Amino acid sequence: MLISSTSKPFLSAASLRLLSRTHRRSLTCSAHRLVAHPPDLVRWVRREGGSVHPNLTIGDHSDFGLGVVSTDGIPAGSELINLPSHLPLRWNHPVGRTSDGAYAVLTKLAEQVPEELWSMRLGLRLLQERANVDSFWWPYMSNLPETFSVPIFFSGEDIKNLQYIPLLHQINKRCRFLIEFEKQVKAVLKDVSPKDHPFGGQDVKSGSLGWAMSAVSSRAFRLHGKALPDGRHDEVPMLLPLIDMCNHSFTPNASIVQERDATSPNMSVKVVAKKEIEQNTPVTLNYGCLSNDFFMLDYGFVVPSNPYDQVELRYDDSLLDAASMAAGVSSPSFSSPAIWQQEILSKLNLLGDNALLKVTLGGPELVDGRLLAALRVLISSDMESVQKQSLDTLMVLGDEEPPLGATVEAAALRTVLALCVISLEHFPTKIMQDELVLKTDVSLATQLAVQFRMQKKLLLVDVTRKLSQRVKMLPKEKSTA
Ligand SMILES: C[S@@+](CC[C@H](N)C(=O)[O-])C[C@H]1O[C@@H](n2cnc3c(N)ncnc32)[C@H](O)[C@@H]1O
Repeated sequence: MLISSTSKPFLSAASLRLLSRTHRRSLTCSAHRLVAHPPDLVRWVRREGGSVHPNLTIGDHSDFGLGVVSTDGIPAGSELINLPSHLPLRWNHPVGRTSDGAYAVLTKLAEQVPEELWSMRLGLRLLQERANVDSFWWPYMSNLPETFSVPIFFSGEDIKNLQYIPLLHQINKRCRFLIEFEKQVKAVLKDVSPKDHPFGGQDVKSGSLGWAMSAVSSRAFRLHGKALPDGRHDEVPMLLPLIDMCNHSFTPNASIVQERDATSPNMSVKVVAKKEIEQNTPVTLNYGCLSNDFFMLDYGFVVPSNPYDQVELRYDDSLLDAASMAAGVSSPSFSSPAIWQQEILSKLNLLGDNALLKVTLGGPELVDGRLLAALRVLISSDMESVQKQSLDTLMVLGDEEPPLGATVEAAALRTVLALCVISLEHFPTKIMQDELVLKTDVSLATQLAVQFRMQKKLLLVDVTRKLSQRVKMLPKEKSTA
């Protein structure tokens, strides 16, 4: 490793497998910061022109790591934190002492990152600052966690412990990307002159790239950029010092307010109390109405009983045939739909060359609207009454009369119930076994993986319970299909 005198060395981690078996619950990864005794972040924000409410400090927030906590009561509507535009760390910020050459190299690297991994792009910028001993943001960066609990750092065993293929697929994709990107970065940097080297001459390994990508995915906020012709604004991801110490809640006591768009030199980002905050209360923000897949992949935690969590399924004729058979639904045309049924399936984008076959259970909808409409249509043999209904009506699981009558509804819901049972059976362990594992002394990664899969199963049980209630409420004599 080439370390120039003007750069801070990166983590020595050459491998992505950073979380070892010795990481126990009490040692949440956020307890360890980049340096042992980082500077006081609140003082730094104030010194650099930001403001922080006098009744706030950084403290422990139980299993969530560090958090912003009130030392005394704070009235609703109070401004808690205010960052002027030079404090956030973002891609297009004036690059300080770094030459334009380095910026051009960084841009070239960022162009090789797929759009969906935007966190790696800003991560490159973070690594650039991390390599610079004179970085304005060093007091901020030194307060960042040394490691993250996102699954790209899990052992192979713990990735398997997640027991959920869609997430495994995403993790593999990210790990493969990081390994490939390390090679691309090396190839680009090999001919770069020292003065244009964005990382002060240092090699960048996949472990450092993963650290930076995780720092951004778990802490960056997407703010409003310039106005687009359609009236919306483009999104500009930024790391917001101190604001990113606030933990997540779906019922937060604070929210972020942005004044002026990100192109304005007078932009500011504030955290404002939505309600009165009592003494010793963590200040929380809503990171978004996200499924546990996103919380796990980007943030490294799982929200218990998450109302936005879902289980993904593939819309598949043979799976539906198996489910309807298990549900005792007589002769639906899943594998051989009539032409009029095929037309509706195409409109639902469940049939055809570019069909989108991913459907979901759980979340606010309970049953994916497209799946529900398809089941209703395929179970009904009455073309006329189906064609009287709009697609939107067929897709809604409402409290009104079911659109195709109680008999079809009961058969459709029973088929979904059978899908829940089949999905539950696909998990190699039962909820009770997961609970037992969580009572033992296992690593943080194992705990997270087991919590994640257990929440998916609890979600399926919850959907089963709610759908069974709906079937029971349907008129009795018509509820057999
Ligand atoms: C934006 S940072 C918040 C500050 C962080 N706790 C720290 O110690 O630096 C987000 C990280 O905090 C933790 N976190 C935030 N909200 C959480 C929650 N509701 N449950 C569990 N962990 C949470 C996760 O580790 C997440 O990746």
